[in-house]
Parts: sequence; structure tokens; C-alpha cells
Amino acid sequence: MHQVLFKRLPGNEDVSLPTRMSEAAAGFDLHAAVGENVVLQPGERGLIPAGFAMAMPPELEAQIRPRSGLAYKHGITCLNSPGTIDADYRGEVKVLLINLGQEPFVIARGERIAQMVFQTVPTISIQEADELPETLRGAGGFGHTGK
Ligand SMILES: O=c1ccn([C@H]2C[C@H](O)[C@@H](COP(=O)(O)OP(=O)(O)OP(=O)(O)O)O2)c(=O)[nH]1
Ligand SMILES: [Mg+2]
Repeated sequence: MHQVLFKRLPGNEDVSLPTRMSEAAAGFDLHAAVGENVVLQPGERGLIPAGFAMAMPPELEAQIRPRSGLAYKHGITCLNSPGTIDADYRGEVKVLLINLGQEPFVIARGERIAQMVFQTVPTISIQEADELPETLRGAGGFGHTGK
């Protein structure tokens, strides 16, 4: 079990903290902490505040991912998907949305706009090397095995 702290930011007492919509949901839905309605025109992007800051142990990261319903029905997705929340970030969590649909999309206060999924981060030690271990694949990539 990993403990994660959510701190509601001032003025957002009425906005829900990240919410799991079913018992075993992987994602915690994020709610828009916008004042007035925000309208994203087709092709427009917007940085939408989620109304809280968080702290999690260093072995975790949080990913901000689109909601499939908004993507399918309205073309709303996260431009930087998946967004990365670093364990040492203490600012407000924000969601970078883009409207890839054909119609303006209205975001109302409290609406669920994206979801946050937690992942463990492996401990990595970096070492520079002159040679790398050989493999069968070698430098082949970008479709070199065929379609
Ligand atoms: O969708 C996102 C992505 C990032 N962040 C916050 C948390 C994250 O820890 C920080 C930095 O994000 P990232 O490393 O993706 O952005 P950067 O452009 O590399 O900024 P920095 O130089 O601050 O790391 O911004 C969000 O609130 N939402
Ligand atoms: Mg960064």
C-alpha cells in the first residue's frame, strides 16, 4: 500500500478530489476546478486546473490520461498524454486538454475531464559506456520487421 496525500487548494472546497468511479478502477477521475465555463474551440488546447496539490512517495509517479468517453464522443484528449506528475511536484495538478473534435467543447466546474493512474518508478543508475551488448535486432527499428 502506498500513501498519497491530496491537498485541496483554497477556493476549491466544492470541487471533488480525484475519485474512483468503481471499486477496482485504475484511474482516479480528475475534476475541473475552473471558475466560469471554459470553452475549447476545435483545435484549441487549454490547461485546466484540478484544484489540488499532492504528495506521493518517491517510488511513484502519476500519469494523467484521457477519458475514453470524452475522446470518443467529443475528440477531447490530453495533448501530452500521458501527463507525468513527479513525486516531488507540489504545485497544482493541471490537465492539458486539446479539442480534436469538430465542435466547441464546454468544460464546467466539477466536470470529470481526465483520469490519474499511479505507477511505480524503478530505481535506475545511469552509467556511460563505449560499447553496448549486441542483440539480434541491433539498430533495426521503425518497422524494419515489416508491416
Ligand atoms: O499533465 C501534466 C503534466 C505535468 N504537470 C506538472 C507535474 C509535473 O511534475 C510537472 C512537470 O511536468 P513535466 O516534467 O511533464 O514538464 P516539463 O516541461 O519537463 O517541466 P519541468 O521542467 O518543470 O519538469 O508539471 C501537471 O500538473 N500536469
Ligand atoms: Mg520535466
